[in-house]
Parts: sequence; structure tokens; C-alpha cells
Amino acid sequence: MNSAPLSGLYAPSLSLLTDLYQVTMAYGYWQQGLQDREAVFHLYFRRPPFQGGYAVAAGLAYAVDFLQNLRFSEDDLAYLGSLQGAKGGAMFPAEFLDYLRELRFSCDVDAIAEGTAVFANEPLIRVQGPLLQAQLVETALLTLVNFQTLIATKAARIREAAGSDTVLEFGLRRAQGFDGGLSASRAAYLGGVDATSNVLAGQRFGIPVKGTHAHSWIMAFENEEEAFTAYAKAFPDDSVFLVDTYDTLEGVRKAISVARQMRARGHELGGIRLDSGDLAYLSREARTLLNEAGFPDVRIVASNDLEENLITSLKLQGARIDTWGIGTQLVTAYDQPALGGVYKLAALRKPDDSGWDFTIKLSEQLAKTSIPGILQVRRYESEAGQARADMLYNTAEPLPEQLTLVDPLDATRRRTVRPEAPYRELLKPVFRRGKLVHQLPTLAESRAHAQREISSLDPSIRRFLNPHTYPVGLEESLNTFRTNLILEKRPQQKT
Ligand SMILES: Nc1ncnc2c1ncn2[C@@H]1O[C@H](COP(=O)(O)OP(=O)(O)OP(=O)(O)O)[C@@H](O)[C@H]1O
Ligand SMILES: O=P(O)(O)OC[C@H]1O[C@H](OP(=O)(O)OP(=O)(O)O)[C@H](O)[C@@H]1O
Ligand SMILES: O=C(O)c1cccnc1
Ligand SMILES: [Mg+2]
Repeated sequence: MNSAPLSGLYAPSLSLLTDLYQVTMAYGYWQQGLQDREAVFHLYFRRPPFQGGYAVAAGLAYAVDFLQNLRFSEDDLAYLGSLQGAKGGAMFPAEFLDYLRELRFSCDVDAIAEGTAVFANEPLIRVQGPLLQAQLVETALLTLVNFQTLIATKAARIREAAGSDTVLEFGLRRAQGFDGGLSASRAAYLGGVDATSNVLAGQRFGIPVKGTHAHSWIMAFENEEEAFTAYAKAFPDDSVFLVDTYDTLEGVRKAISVARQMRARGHELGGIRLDSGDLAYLSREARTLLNEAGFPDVRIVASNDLEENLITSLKLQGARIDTWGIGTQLVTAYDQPALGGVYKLAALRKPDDSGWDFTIKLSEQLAKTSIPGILQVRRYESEAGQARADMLYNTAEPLPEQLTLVDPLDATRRRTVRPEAPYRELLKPVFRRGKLVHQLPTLAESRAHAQREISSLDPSIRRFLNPHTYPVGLEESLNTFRTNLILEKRPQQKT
């Protein structure tokens, strides 16, 4: 179910899921005879979203599905063949289209598992292989990974605020298109929500589907009692009544009255839902009414423009909410509309095959200057499994005996690594020479992994307000190499 999340959604081929410039560069590389020059790219982001301290990696299953099915159909080639340049001639000659017809993805791909807690500058995906191919997949990988990582992170924050309460994702109606809604439901589940109202996501990904009913259900009947009674008839053991259509606390009393009739027939009301007004006050009052009437197990569901900060505030106000229904703010990633993940060239095989040329993109800001090498991410952990610090290092160079992590933004900030410190390597082989060599976990396994990963982070990294920065250092020799490469590439200013 999880292994081909894209297939069938977009028929018949997704290989043109790219920016035109990837195809024009591919043509240029082919014309120059550079198509098979071995290259290494890293996909990473520069700052965690929502001014938070971490992100939850997501979208890899989509990326794998895309790469596995990368081939240009006759329709794709006909379309590319129809594109014209400024003077009206074909943009791409027939010989190049013939090349694309035979093209099969043959790169090595290493990636960090979905659900892993990740930080700025860490490659979530590393692609190594023929330059033309490794470049061609940039846009698809970014669009597939950026959005889901963003939403999984938002969901993890909402989970953090909700603690052990149930969280339902209700966002499809407000999502950025149906495809945004579908991948948002998947990523939200991965990041920690318990269920979705999105039935297509339930079918495609095996996410539990849950829900209540709308105000229109109440409005379609003469009065609330009639509406509740009718709903209970349809779902005698699975009813949650929406109580705020006319007057919330009156609605609660009517729900109690119908719940008594249900009980007399051997059924129990599952819950009530509050969707407006002061949710702290109303949930407390509703809890009192329900408890006094002998319904301590009827759950209180709340919805209405909720997000992690509001949940935190409602809890501080003593709200008695058991289940949080969250739509718009979760699936639109309020208030950060995009994760700024990038895909940068980091190494090119020397033309004479004598080793690597490591490449760098300079920027006015050091934070935006890329990191050269064929990178791996090593996570050091305490004996109890708490994440302590991550080290980026160049796998193409030998590691020194004594490892020192250097802050890429401030080389005076360093920490040495105890030789016996336990660690794991986060990037794992996914493709070798274009063949899938990795058994993808199920979505439920990735979700469980995310829960473990987030709990391995110190609360100071997880908090919403001014979180502590998790230490991600460059291995010292990589940092020195990068500094020297910056000096070599940057023109000397003269005064
Ligand atoms: N106790 C509370 N503390 C802080 N914010 C709250 C509290 N109770 C509700 N809210 C939030 O305040 C906002 C109220 O929004 P709004 O005024 O649109 O809703 P409403 O008038 O209650 O509902 P509606 O317009 O759907 O009938 C919502 O985002 C809601 O989640
Ligand atoms: O508020 P969200 O987090 O997006 O959660 C989903 C919302 O969708 C439904 O109503 P809808 O917003 O369609 O109408 P309403 O606000 O008028 O009830 C539901 O009652 C929630 O309010
Ligand atoms: O099931 C619900 O209560 C629901 C579903 C979608 C949007 N709002 C609420
Ligand atoms: Mg609403």
C-alpha cells in the first residue's frame, strides 16, 4: 500500500514532474558529452520550519516511487519534441529524445529514513551517479520531500502539545489542492496524528479514518434531539454529537438526554464535539454536565482553527478536551508555507577519473554556502538513546582518529567526540545503480519511528518558543577543507 504512493494517481507517467531547466540542462550536458560524468547531490534544508528546533523527515516513499518509475513515455517525448525555442525551432532534437527514450535511472541513492528527526544542513537524500540523471531529479525530489517534511513536522508539534490525547486530522477541505490534501494526510499521520477524516488517504495509505458529523446534519432535522437520535440509530456504538449548532451547553444537555436513551438500549455515546466559542470554558462546563449525569467516559472533541500554541494555551486554561480535531492550520503548515529544502551539487568525478572535485556554492551568508563532499550524517547518542550531536563528514576522505565537530557558522565552537561514544549513521543505501536495495518500512512503522525519534530529543530542542539549537557540526577536516575552498573560490577584494 505504502510502496507506490504515487502510482495510479497521475496517469500515465510522472517523469515530466520537473522544471523545464532540468531538461534544458540535461540536453546541454548530453550535447557536451557530460551526461555520464559522476556527480553527487545533497537534498537538505537550512533552517527547521516554524522557528522550531527540528524537522521530521518525510516523503521518501514518494521519492522512491518516482525514481523507480522514471522513464519517458512516448507521450512525454512527443510533448518535449513539440516545445519550441524563441525562433520557432524545436527545443530538443530527435537524437536527444531518442537518448531520453532509453534513459533508465542508474544512480546510487542514500537517504535518511522517514520519521527521523533531522536538522539544518543534513542531507536527507544523497544522489550519486551520472550528472544528467542526478540533476534531472532535483525538482521532483524537492517537491515530494519538502512538503511532507513540513507537514510531518507540524504534526509532530501538534502531537507534542496534545500529549497523549487523541489528534484527528480534518484538513482535506482546506488543503492546497487534492494532491496537497492527500500527501498532507499521509505526512500528518507519519508525524503523529492518530487518524484522518480523509477517506482517500485511508484507502491508499491504511491510515485509520475517523470523524463526527457536520452542523448540516443537525440543521436537516426539526431539532437537535431528533438529529442526535437519528445519528445514534445509524451508529449506535460510534456516535459523536456536534453540540454547538444553536447553544453549546443546551446542546450538551440534549446529547445527555439522547445518551440516556442509548444506554437504555445497551449503547454508549462515544463523545460530543465543540466547534466554536470559548473551548476552555465550554469543555469544562460540558465535562461537569456529563460527569454529573453519569457519563464520565463520553469524550470531548474540540475543533475550530486549532494549532499547537492554542492547544498549549487551552491546556493551561484547564480545558477538558480529550480529542483534538485539526484541519486548516495543520495541512497548510501555518505559519510557514514552505520548507526551504534545496538540492546542491557537492562533488564531481575528475575528468581523468583520478578522484573527486568537491564543489561549493558560495553565498554572502555562510549559512547559505553549501557543504562540499560525499556526506554522511553520524548521530551520537547517550547510552540511554538521547540524541547528543550530529556530525557531517566526507565519506570520500579518511576520518582522523580524534574526531572534532565544528559549528559550520562559528569555527570557534567545537566539541570533541569520545572514541567510545555510541552513534548511528543516518543515511542508508536505498538505490544501487538504479536498483532498489532497501525494503521500505510501512507508514505505521515510520510513524512509530518518528515517535521514538522525537522522544530522543531533549525538551529544550522540542519546545516551541526559542528552542535550543541542536548541535550539528562538520567534522574538523571537512570544515577546514570547506573554509579553504571558500577562500579559493571567492575573489579577493582589493582596498
Ligand atoms: N479559551 C480559549 N483561549 C484561546 N483561544 C480560544 C479559546 N477558545 C477558543 N479559542 C480559539 O479562538 C478562535 C475563535 O474564533 P472564532 O471567533 O472564529 O470562533 P467562534 O466565533 O467561536 O466560532 P464560529 O465562528 O465557528 O461560530 C478559534 O481559533 C478558537 O480555536
Ligand atoms: O477549523 P479547522 O482546523 O480547519 O478544522 C476543520 C473545520 O472544518 C469543519 O467546519 P468548517 O470550517 O467547514 O465550517 P465551520 O467553521 O463553519 O464549522 C469543522 O467543523 C472544523 O471547524
Ligand atoms: O468528522 C469531523 O468532525 C470533521 C471532518 C472534517 C472537517 N471537520 C470535521
Ligand atoms: Mg471553521
